[in-house]
Formats: sequence, C-alpha cells, structure tokens
Amino acid sequence: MNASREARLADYAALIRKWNPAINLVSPASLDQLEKRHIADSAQLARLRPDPQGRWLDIGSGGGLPGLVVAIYHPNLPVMLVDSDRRKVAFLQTAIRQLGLENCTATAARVEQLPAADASNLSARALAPLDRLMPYLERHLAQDGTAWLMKGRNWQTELSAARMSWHFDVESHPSSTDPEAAILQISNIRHG
Ligand SMILES: C[S@@+](CC[C@H](N)C(=O)[O-])C[C@H]1O[C@@H](n2cnc3c(N)ncnc32)[C@H](O)[C@@H]1O
Repeated sequence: MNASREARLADYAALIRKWNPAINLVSPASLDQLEKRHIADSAQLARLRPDPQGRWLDIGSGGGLPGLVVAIYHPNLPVMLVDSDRRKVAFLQTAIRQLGLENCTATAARVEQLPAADASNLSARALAPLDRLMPYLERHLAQDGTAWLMKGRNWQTELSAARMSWHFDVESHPSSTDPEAAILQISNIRHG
C-alpha cells in the first residue's frame, strides 16, 4: 500500500476512536472492528471504481464512511461529504484538515436541500432504503453518473421495492466484509 495512504488511514482510525465516545461516529460495539469492518468495507469502492473522474458526492457521510476513505484513496479527486448532523460535520472538517486532504470538503446540510451536485459518482452507506435514495440519485448524479450504494442483507427486497417506481441499470457486487451484504452499482436512472 502507498505509504501516505497507509499513514492517513491509520490517523483517520485514531481520530474516530478519539471522537467516538462524544459523538458516536460508529456503534461502540463495532469500534474494535473499525479497520476490518468499516474502513475495509468503504475501501471496496476504490477497488470497484479504481480511476474515478469528475466529482464524487457522499451523502449521509457520518464519520466519513465511505466518502472520506474514498478521498484518502484518491487524493486528487474532488470529494464532497454531506451530513445533516453538525457535530459529525465538525469531526469531518477536523479530520480533513489533520489528514491534509485538500481534495475533500464536508458540508452540513440535508441532502434534500443540497443544490444539484452533477456528481460523476455518488455513494451512500446506511442512510436510507433504496426507494428513498432514488430521488437523491436522480437529483445529484450527472446524466452518465454512477451511484455506489452499500446495502445490508435486505438489499434484494430493497431493490424490488425501488423497481416499482424507478427504472435503472444495476449491478450487484458481493461485499467482501459481509457475504450477505452488497454494493449496488446503479446508473441510467429514470422515473418509472
Ligand atoms: C446510520 S448513519 C451512517 C453514517 C455513515 N455513512 C456510515 O456508514 O457509518 C446515517 C447518517 O446520515 C445522516 N443523515 C440522515 N438523514 C440525512 C439527510 N436527509 N441528509 C443528510 N444526512 C442525513 C445522519 O446524520 C447520519 O450521520
């Protein structure tokens, strides 16, 4: 692994551990598995999209998963993190500054109120069921953009529900951190 990437990932993990007792960035029960579960989970996007172009938008970023990890893997890629919780955004802004991630910004906003982002890539993890995410994708993705949605074990049910109202192309990638979870790669979204 690239040395500055490795150092930044270690510094990021240390910052989450420091702030977590105050603002619950990840569930306390999963803090022991921060690297193996949360960070490795997020790093899968760097493998699935090894050479992203344009702007990357991460919605409901929380402690920066997966968006801040994407920004660490791609230090020349513009990455926008958005979360409605101001305390989490204060954490993200501190992490961005301390890790020296000049490519990354964090904004406190509800995604519904964000101006259309024209993003080439959009990610979300543990934010909302797929049918509630679809309007955000429609609004914030560029016409040829791709969404990367990190979904839990219910992903097939969520997919069927979203298909009742939306048309889109989808590819499901099994998650390497949980064989029953999936990363949904979604593009070409049209209202049904
Ligand atoms: C369950 S947490 C997941 C955080 C992170 N993505 C992760 O995987 O650890 C959901 C996050 O979405 C944020 N959120 C919820 N509704 C939102 C909205 N409408 N707009 C922006 N952020 C929202 C919450 O503040 C919270 O930080």
